[in-house]
Amino acid sequence: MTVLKLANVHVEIGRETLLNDISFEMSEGESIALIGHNGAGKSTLMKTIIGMQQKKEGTIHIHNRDQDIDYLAYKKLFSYIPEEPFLLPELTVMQHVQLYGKSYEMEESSLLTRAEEWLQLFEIEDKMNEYPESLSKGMRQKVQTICALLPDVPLLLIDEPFVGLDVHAITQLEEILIQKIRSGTSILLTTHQLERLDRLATSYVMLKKGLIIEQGDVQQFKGLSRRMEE
Ligand SMILES: Nc1ncnc2c1ncn2[C@@H]1O[C@H](COP(=O)(O)OP(=O)(O)OP(=O)(O)O)[C@@H](O)[C@H]1O
Repeated sequence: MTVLKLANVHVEIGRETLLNDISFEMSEGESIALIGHNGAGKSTLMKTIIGMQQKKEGTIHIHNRDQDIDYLAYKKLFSYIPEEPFLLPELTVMQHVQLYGKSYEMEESSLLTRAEEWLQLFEIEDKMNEYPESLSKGMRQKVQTICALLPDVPLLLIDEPFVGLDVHAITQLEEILIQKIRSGTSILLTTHQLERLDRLATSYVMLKKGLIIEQGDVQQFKGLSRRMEE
């Protein structure tokens, strides 16, 4: 089943073309790594999929819901972890969890059980009643990550999943993501950490100056990069 489908997506800001004719599809349980140099357009593509960046042309569907026509239903089908944590200063960690749970219509008891388990796993269970200003950047990233992982959505979008996290949190997050993929979640992530590709991604899409210049399965990519190093 196709989970995400982008067709001829074109994004401009001012006179600059940031994404040019981007088309690809993702199926259930597939994990795609978006790779490319700084400024290639990876975050712009993420922001366009979540609807934060307007596109000039093209269509994006999640489970056949058109982003332009049925945004409310579309929005419930994905969750997003941004590169920089974005938390509301007036809400505590637990209130963020509850806000996320409500917005995805999660049942209260399963939400709390899961949140407590992951707050412990990420070693921030003692921060439940703290406000973002009293958390370190890495802790804020952990809260953002936990919130986005709470709902069982078909598509998870993650901009640089491991940046800012400690080694223990990286291992925990990797395990959670692998479990999610096994249970059928599709994951689109951006990364510069190519050494982590084969554990987490099945395929890759390489961007350069807003264009897809190469795509394929990760094993093929690993072979290519080894040959280039030789
Ligand atoms: N709000 C904006 N206004 C104008 N140009 C922008 C804006 N946001 C991004 N850009 C430009 O779009 C291009 C792609 O940026 P983007 O952040 O998508 O790259 P990236 O592949 O995620 O890079 P990185 O690996 O550094 O995170 C860059 O040339 C950047 O300067």
